[in-house]
Amino acid sequence: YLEEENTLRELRIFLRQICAKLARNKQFYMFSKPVDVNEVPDYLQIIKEPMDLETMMTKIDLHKYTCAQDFLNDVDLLCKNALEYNPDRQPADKLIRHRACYLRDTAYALIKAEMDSDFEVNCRTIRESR
Ligand SMILES: Cc1noc(C)c1-c1cc(NS(=O)(=O)c2ccccc2)cc(C(=O)O)c1
Repeated sequence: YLEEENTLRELRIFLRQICAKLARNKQFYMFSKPVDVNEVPDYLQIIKEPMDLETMMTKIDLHKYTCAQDFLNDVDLLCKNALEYNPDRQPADKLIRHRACYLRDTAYALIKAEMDSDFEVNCRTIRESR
């Protein structure tokens, strides 16, 4: 009802700020848009559920996230995809794995630092009730 809608609106505003902050970081540029299958032809044979920051921003607008953990689950998916597709010891793979882990840790730290913990509890309650 109305109060729940106000809470979820506040969550979306908050998540947009987090998502925009991550997308502004030049180190996360390759995570800012879907992997281009023209550039990386075998990507979809290996990664069954792609994820990127632009897609996550769209999901916010589509009301796909009802709590911060839903959003962080997509951050985890984005990171797991990068680790799975780039597993080798060569420098290019190591760099993208490092940046994926850095993005994940930054997202968790930003949300923990800037989100009121009982706000998240409230969001989880709304999620369970739906
Ligand atoms: C992400 C990702 N996961 O596996 C790989 C491999 C990458 C990845 C993909 C690309 N090229 S891309 O055309 O798909 C693209 C460019 C700009 C933003 C988003 C995607 C470049 C790089 C890079 O390190 O520069 C990395």
